[in-house]
Amino acid sequence: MAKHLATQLLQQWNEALKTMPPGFRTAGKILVWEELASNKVLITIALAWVLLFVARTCLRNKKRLPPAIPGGLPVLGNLLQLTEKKPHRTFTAWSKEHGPIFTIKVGSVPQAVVNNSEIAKEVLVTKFASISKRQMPMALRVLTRDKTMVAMSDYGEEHRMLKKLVMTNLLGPTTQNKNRSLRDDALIGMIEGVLAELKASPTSPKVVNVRDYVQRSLFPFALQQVFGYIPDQVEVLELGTCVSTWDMFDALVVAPLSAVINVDWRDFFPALRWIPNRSVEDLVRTVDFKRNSIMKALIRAQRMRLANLKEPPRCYADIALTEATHLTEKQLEMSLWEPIIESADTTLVTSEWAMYEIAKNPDCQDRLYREIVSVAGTERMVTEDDLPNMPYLGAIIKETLRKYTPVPLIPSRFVEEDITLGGYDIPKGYQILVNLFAIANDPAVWSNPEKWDPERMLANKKVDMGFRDFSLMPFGAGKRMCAGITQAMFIIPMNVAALVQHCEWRLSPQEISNINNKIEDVVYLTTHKLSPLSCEATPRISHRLP
Ligand code: HEM
Repeated sequence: MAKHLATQLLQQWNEALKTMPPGFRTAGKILVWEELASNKVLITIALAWVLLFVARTCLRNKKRLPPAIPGGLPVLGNLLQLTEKKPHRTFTAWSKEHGPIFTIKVGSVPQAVVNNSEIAKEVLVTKFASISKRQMPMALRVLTRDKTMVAMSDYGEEHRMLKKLVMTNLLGPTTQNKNRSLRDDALIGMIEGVLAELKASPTSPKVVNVRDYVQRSLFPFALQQVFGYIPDQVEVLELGTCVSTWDMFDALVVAPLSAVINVDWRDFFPALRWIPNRSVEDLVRTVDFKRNSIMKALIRAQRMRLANLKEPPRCYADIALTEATHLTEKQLEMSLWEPIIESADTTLVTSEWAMYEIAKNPDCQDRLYREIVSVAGTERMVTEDDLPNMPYLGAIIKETLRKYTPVPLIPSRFVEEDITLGGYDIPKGYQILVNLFAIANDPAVWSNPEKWDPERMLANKKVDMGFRDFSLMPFGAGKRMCAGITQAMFIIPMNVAALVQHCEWRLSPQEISNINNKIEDVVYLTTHKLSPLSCEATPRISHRLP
């Protein structure tokens, strides 16, 4: 019996040998020669098993993997080639030489990086089912409280439940329409602030910090659409102190965004996760604790408000507290926090980049101003109803989303079963990174991609940002496409339209010297401008605010 098994194994081995290179074939024959099988059967079985394993590995290695980026080191892989802070740019440069999909090894973690729209469509849409889970670094795992967030969860029951809650009660079109007055108030507040600063200034034009005004309007709006009011302070028992609105901004938005990029070397060597690395982990956990403590305090305050409420509950937090009683406290805290950070960051980043380009390109600004006056006149403030009649504004926003791709890399997904992408084999266990920045700057699709040129969007009507056309997908695509797209596409163009309607903007001398020094962007998870946008603003004839 054992001899029969050994002979069978030898046959399999000989078959496998035929597929190997000649040098390997000879070595294999020397190692397993048939005499051994007849005389020392057991040794031969063991040996044959080992050899069969080697043969299988060889066959597996014959898979057609995407090109690997050269220059990797034995243990570190390509890690040392990724030290710069903008990996999406490094990947884009590599894709020019190695093609639209390539592999890298980050420590011991194999990754495939996708840089064009056809293969990205496979990842996000057609082969989504096999790549629907996420593997995350330590900082992201802690700050998402083990993926308890719509945007960072694995596709499954919890994701569907949390997404339904936020879509039905906050981000879907019905609630977004209902919340229009909140957006209007935030916009008017921003313009009033800018005009007041200009009025108070004896000199004209005056240098204005544009980021500051957009931020001051967006964060209170984000709080209000979740809690129904703007808390000017909240008592946080866990921290033993009261926290003001702008301390909340730091703890709920700024600190998590900067903590998330903390690198823990164990992320690159998962097998060594048992080795303690307290310094980075402690820092991230401190940010997490403060964020969670403030969310708990806001929820406690909301429960008290609800108990005294005479009218039916109206805002997202009220609905979550009264109707979504199946949520755990962790899910509740994260569900209320998630839209706050999402509203306060990506829309800010995009509005700021759009204003930067507008201030840098006076001809575009004049054309936009003429469009605004043609739809809204000079007697009333531009409104969301005007948006469909302002195609040039739409082109400016699309072009800004293209050139500055606010989320340049989709957080990595995990391949659960062997698949093919772009005609290459991708084995189970690989992580997939979709480089949205490379797609938006692909010279095969976008001529002269470095140039910010709204004209190209006017000429190209089919760009719908990932719904049916995948040439530009700043919001992702498929089942995990951005849930906040409706809100973002109200807020960003309205910020830009209102600012241009009320003032003429030029880059300040400081900003111009920044361009000359090429100090343009830095990335957390989103593409921020390195320094806040500073512009010279001159008020136009005064428009009546509603
Ligand atoms: C310019 C603005 C924005 C951009 C460029 C953007 C981009 C993205 C991207 C690339 C994704 C990931 C898609 C994926 O994983 O495949 C995403 C997901 C998501 N975004 Fe946005 N986003 C923006 C604004 C917003 C806003 C304002 C909100 C909410 C207030 C929001 C909520 C979400 C949520 C909940 C998801 C997860 C969807 C899911 O996994 O099912 N986003 N966004």
